[in-house]
Amino acid sequence: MKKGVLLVNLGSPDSTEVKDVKRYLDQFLMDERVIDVPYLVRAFIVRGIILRTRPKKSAEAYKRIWWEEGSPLIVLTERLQKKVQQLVDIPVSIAMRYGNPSLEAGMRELASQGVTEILLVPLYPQFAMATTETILVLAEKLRSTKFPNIRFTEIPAFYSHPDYVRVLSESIKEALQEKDWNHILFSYHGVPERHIKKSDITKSHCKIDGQCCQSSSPAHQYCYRHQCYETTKQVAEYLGLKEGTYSTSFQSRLGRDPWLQPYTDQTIENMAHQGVNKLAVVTPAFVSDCLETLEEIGMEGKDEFLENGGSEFHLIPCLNDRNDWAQVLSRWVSEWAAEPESVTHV
Ligand SMILES: C=CC1=C(C)c2cc3[nH]c(cc4nc(cc5[nH]c(cc1n2)c(C)c5CCC(=O)O)C(CCC(=O)O)=C4C)c(C)c3C=C
Ligand SMILES: [Fe+2]
Repeated sequence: MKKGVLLVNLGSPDSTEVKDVKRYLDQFLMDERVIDVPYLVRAFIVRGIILRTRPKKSAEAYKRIWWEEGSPLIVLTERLQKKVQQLVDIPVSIAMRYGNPSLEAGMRELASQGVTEILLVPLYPQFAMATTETILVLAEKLRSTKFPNIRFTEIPAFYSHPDYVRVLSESIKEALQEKDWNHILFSYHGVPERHIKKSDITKSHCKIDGQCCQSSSPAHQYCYRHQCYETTKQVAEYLGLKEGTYSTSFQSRLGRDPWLQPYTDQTIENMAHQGVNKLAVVTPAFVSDCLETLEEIGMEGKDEFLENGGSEFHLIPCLNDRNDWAQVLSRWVSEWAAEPESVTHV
């Protein structure tokens, strides 16, 4: 049995052309774990409403952050893969849940090297139905239909793993070393509130009332909100941040339904009004910088903050291809590779 690793990220359009952005958004938003309504309703919302106007707007936003080599998210995932590959003895490939390289292409690349046991690493610290779960479901579907000889082990959400907390905390410390700041905002990608309730395995714990995420529950294994707050808490402890000098918010909402709150855009504006004049923002739901960090926070969020009276705004880079992050991933991989049986570890 030969082992290999598949690092899986969200994905990006093939280019900033409107047609490519439209194709990507269609694949993304037609996923039943992203817009979780019956197919015909989803097709009406996505193809009848969102895709009529959003691709043009999103393409403009992608143009503002695109690199010569391509999408930052994909380029950074490739760079991370190269570093991890140098540190481990088994093949490491990457794949994207939407767009290219596809999950199928990533699995095929490993299979062509004789790999029959794959460690799936969804590059999301916190579990969500719209991210980790959709990767696992598609990977299993591909396995059963196209790669019947392959076995999977999945790396669990690592939102509170001491190695992850350490590298994230060190990255924040480093980014703010020479900077003046008086508040750190931990901004996580949002999800609709109903996603949290759907993922509640106890069917009764999640009330999204400010209390449930703090009390202990088996529901937390799949609770994105709990896991986000836990990441903030552990990083704050590691860095010795004082109460009141940091907070948590949720960005990038889509549509009219309630999403996790407080919303990042409103929080940034309020902070500027309330006299937080030097704001640092870290985005721990993303391990690679992307549209949502570089454009939504680094450009739109920054403008909003400065226009409303803030004086300094610092966007803390994601872990990207930091050496310490590549080392942590390679250690998790090596520990798994040394196991005789496929065992879920981290
Ligand atoms: C933690 C990671 C993410 C969660 C959770 C998530 C949920 C989620 N996203 C949308 C809709 C959009 N997201 C878009 C971009 C985008 N989302 C993530 C990550 C998570 N999404 C990333 C990394 C990116 C950037 C990709 C890149 O190429 O850089 C977009 C597209 C951009 C845009 O038009 O604004 C949409 C749309 C929903 C509906 C959702 C949960 C239900
Ligand atoms: Fe998203």
